[in-house]
Amino acid sequence: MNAVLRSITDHDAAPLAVHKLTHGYEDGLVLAGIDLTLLQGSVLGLIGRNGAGKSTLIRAMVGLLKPDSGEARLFGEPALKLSDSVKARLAYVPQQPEALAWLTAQQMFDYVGRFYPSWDASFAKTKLREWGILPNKVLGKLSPGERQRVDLIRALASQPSLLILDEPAAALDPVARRDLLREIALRAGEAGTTVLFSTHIVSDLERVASDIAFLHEGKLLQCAVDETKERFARLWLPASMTAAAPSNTLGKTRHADGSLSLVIERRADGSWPEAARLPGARVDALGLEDLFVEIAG
Ligand SMILES: Nc1ncnc2c1ncn2[C@@H]1O[C@H](COP(=O)(O)OP(=O)(O)OP(=O)(O)O)[C@@H](O)[C@H]1O
Repeated sequence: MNAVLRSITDHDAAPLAVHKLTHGYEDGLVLAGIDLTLLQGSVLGLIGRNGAGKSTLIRAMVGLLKPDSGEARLFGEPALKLSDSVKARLAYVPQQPEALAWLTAQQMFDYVGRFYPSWDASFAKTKLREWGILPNKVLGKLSPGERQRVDLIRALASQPSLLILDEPAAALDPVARRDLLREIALRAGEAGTTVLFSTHIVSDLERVASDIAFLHEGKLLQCAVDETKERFARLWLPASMTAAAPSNTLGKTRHADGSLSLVIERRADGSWPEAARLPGARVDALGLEDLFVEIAG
């Protein structure tokens, strides 16, 4: 996995830079030294199985969780000590928003809008209507999905430079989801907004993300979406050849007949590892979803 981890360079003012971030709970380590840099205008889709640590990583990125070691920096500032000007450039939507539950959506927008210099009140109003939220209903009485929609609208209306969304798709029906993805692509393309969103829906990544990050067993594998199909493949080796399988590979599966499937990565010169040329070996293309299943399955 090391070979595909993008090395951290000194992007001090990158919208988001995470360096050797480690965190655990009483049941063990969840993040084991995560490195990640997001450049302006990139859209990164973060995927990982339930409990892989996506929300933990995101909370550390936005300064809501103090990691055991390492740090996240936003626009060059430590996530745990953001200035008001950087806070105004950041929008974060948690999986289960709870703040300001006693206000209505409209009251919440009127209140928070004052903190954002580029607040787009007409966008907020239009989206509330399009996404079927009553502006005068108290937030605490909305369903979890409706509540997250309000927060997504709040985040988009603030016209952030960095937008971080924790599983936004969970709250949206397919029409609203497509609408959100369109907004994300538009803002990244036209306004240079940098976006990070976690999801379980691989097709959403394929639609808008420029980069993908797999979180698995505390480590992050980050790569460009359009590179992945070229860069990775599934190698199948017959039982008689498995002894020659490369040891340092992603996602290895032993089949009942003794044959072996494993994910291989192209070497620096573009060729597949030697094992791909063993007698009886077969190399199959891998889509993003297959790659995720092979690595995390
Ligand atoms: N406050 C906490 N105290 C103890 N353990 C926690 C806490 N928060 C998360 N965990 C554990 O850390 C692990 C990672 O949780 P996290 O919510 O970050 O995963 P996730 O990838 O976002 O999961 P999901 O896809 O299900 O939302 C899980 O095993 C979870 O039980």
